[in-house]
Amino acid sequence: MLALIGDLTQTRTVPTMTDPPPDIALRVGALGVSFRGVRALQDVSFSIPAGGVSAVIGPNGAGKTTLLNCISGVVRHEGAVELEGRDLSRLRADRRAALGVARTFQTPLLVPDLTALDNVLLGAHPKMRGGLIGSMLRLPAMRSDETSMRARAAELLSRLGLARADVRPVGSLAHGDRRRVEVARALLAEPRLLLLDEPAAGLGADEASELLDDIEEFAAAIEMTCVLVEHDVGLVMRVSRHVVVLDAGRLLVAGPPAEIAADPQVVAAYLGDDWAEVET
Ligand SMILES: Nc1ncnc2c1ncn2[C@@H]1O[C@H](COP(=O)(O)OP(=O)(O)OP(=O)(O)O)[C@@H](O)[C@H]1O
Repeated sequence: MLALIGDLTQTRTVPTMTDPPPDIALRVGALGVSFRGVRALQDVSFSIPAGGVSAVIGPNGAGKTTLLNCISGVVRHEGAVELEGRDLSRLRADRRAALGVARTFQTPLLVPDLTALDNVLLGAHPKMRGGLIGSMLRLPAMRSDETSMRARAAELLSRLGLARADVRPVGSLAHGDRRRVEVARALLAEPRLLLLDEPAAGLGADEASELLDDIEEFAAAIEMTCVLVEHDVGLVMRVSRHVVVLDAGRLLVAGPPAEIAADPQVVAAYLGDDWAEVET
């Protein structure tokens, strides 16, 4: 096991083989990324408790999306990423996906000409026995996997409030529905860790709230941990177990929502005095 810096109490921990299994899903330690000399993340360490929804917040350009990119392996990074005790730091994005990391993007990345169901099925291959190639070759074992995946994809669509048999191309659906399709696709492989980049962006307040409630329910049902980046702080504080605050590429503070909302540094850097007046 890795010795990582930073846990829920912000203290240095060095786990040993005799430690009981921790109630921690994700640890990142000393994470760093530079883009052509610009330091997007610097020495970021924190832990996320297992199960339910946690969130990453911070001002524009704080490094939130870059953090999700590091955890999912989309960008190369310094430092450590550990999922449920397994070191992912040197693994590529596809290996991390196979080990249970799924994510959505700020702008939904869907195939516009395919139906919602077919887009969701694109999320199946980390879970299928023969992988994407086996699926394309339609090997017998893959056909039965595919039938059950198709049924599950349809069920996820209806659970998220979409018509399972909608034959329209996904590109013609409303923005909120496209977001739901992307979430359903990420959920199909039953990830251990689901990373959502601004899942409620562009949705009305009720729609956003409903979507996050659905995600919370799924997280509980399949014992998955969800980490979302979200600008709607009211929503974040309502659904999150744990909140990580970034500012200018560094960790400002991490902790339970009530602590974060009352933290003077967070109020000064991000929430503003109006928030403090409204919430306290
Ligand atoms: N591919 C890239 N190439 C160069 N610079 C990048 C790249 N990706 C991110 N950055 C820079 O890294 C910093 C962090 O960006 P990031 O998108 O992670 O912030 P963010 O907190 O998600 O912002 P927002 O809330 O506006 O989405 C910014 O200065 C950004 O310009």
